[in-house]
Amino acid sequence: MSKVFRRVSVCCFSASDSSAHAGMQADLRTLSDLAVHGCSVVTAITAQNSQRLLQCSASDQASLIAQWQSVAQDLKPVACKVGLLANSDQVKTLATIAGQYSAVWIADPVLQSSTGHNFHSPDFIAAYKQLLPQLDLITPNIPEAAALTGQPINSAEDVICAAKQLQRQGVGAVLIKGGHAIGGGTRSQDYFYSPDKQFWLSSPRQAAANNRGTGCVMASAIAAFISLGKSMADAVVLAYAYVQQGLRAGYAVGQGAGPVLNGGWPKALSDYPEVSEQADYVSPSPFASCDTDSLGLYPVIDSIDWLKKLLAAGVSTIQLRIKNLQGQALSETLNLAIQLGREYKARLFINDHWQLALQLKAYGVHLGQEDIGSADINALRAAGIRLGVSTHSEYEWARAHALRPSYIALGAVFATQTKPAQVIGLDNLQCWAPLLQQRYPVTAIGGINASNIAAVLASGVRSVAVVTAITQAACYRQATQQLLQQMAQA
Ligand SMILES: Cc1ncc(COP(=O)(O)OP(=O)(O)O)c(N)n1
Ligand SMILES: Cc1nc(C(=O)O)sc1CCOP(=O)(O)O
Ligand SMILES: [Mg+2]
Repeated sequence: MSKVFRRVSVCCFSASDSSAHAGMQADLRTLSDLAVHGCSVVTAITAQNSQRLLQCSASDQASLIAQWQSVAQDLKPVACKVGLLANSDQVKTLATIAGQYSAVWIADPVLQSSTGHNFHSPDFIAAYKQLLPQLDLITPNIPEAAALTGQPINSAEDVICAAKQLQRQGVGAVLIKGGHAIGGGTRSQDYFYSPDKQFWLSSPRQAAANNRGTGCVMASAIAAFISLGKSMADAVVLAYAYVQQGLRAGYAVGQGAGPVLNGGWPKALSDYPEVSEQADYVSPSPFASCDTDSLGLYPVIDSIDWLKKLLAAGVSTIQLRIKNLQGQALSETLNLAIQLGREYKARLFINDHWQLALQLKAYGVHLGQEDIGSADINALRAAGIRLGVSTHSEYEWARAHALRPSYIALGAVFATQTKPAQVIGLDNLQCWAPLLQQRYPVTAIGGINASNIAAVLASGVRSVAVVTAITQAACYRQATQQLLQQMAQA
């Protein structure tokens, strides 16, 4: 029997662009490129090319509704992407449809085409406010955010205010694109705002000649990544990289600017954004290096006793993860550990306790996502201490990447009994490890032991962090030697 392949579908409400640089054609191309089935509700037929928009004929309401009903009943899209709506009646119809159909609704509010046509009128903006409460995400550029909020946007603070204002009007999350327009900066900067996460996405600005359709491609790519199971923040990070990759390889086809390329799942780390809570983020100098791309077997242990045993067994990268000591007992333990690490010339990372690590001049610290928000990262960097960061998603490793750490940890690869942890699986490890290893040593962690380490190493990671595979083994020495051997043979 032949295998049945299924794809999820995303419905695009957008206008046909006869040049196929933007609009429905760019939306469907993006979805297909990312292995998602795109279906369509054509809101208008535009006659345009790379230089000008000549005509825009709106679909009538009956056609809009019939197109939608035909795809909704059968294809059951999991996400809907709204692009150009041709008039305020269409906006009101969309508000009704979105209110009745449960999916992830993402709108890129096209108020002006890049060839100069203006769709923005007071009644259109008023109608758009009815659509806002039905949207999970809106992705305006700065002029569109200013038009929708009625407020000028001239600074990073204005961008944040506009995002908050749109969110107060009922949108789930807001992505304001094009922060480089503020003060003519050299970095491309977008701002993401949701009730639980707020961050800037930035990268060096590309002077791309062929940049048509970026808004359509960005919103469609977000819809695609969400329909493939990514969270909103991860989808935004991936879509940003997808557009940067597309801008780098955009091509000319007519007399004017050509479209961005649809180049598949983004694979170059340099296309991914640096994610930061700081509006004035600039790439910092890197943390001190671990002097190797391969951290090897990396036991994570919780006592001096274990530290002594494993250093003696030949382990050269190790982490002290102490959760149950405080005050003098903690500082004495860390001090002793740091001395032992020096004696054995080991790479000893201290988990969590960054102030003591700084004070005691540790080789390195390992921090989680919560810790990197509160630790004095600049002081650690300036002291020459190495930094490792835990990550479990695209958003988290893009946030770690912004700090230029000494290594990045990816986990939990498998379910673990050691602590509650998000499981990423081998698929994500296989995708992320080669990407992050373009710049950082990477270690995999979570549920790894002698029986599954081969599959982990097949992802290309050159380091594996373990707790119970050693600490709960019948014979820790044998378990350590076996893991060291398996790593050496990979
Ligand atoms: C190598 C390595 N990777 C991940 C972690 C987890 O660190 P963190 O997120 O800080 O959680 P706790 O270990 O503090 O529970 C780690 N320790 N080591
Ligand atoms: C400490 C830790 N951090 C993880 C993460 O995903 O960040 S998983 C984990 C526990 C690893 O223990 P074991 O090897 O026993 O599964
Ligand atoms: Mg920690």
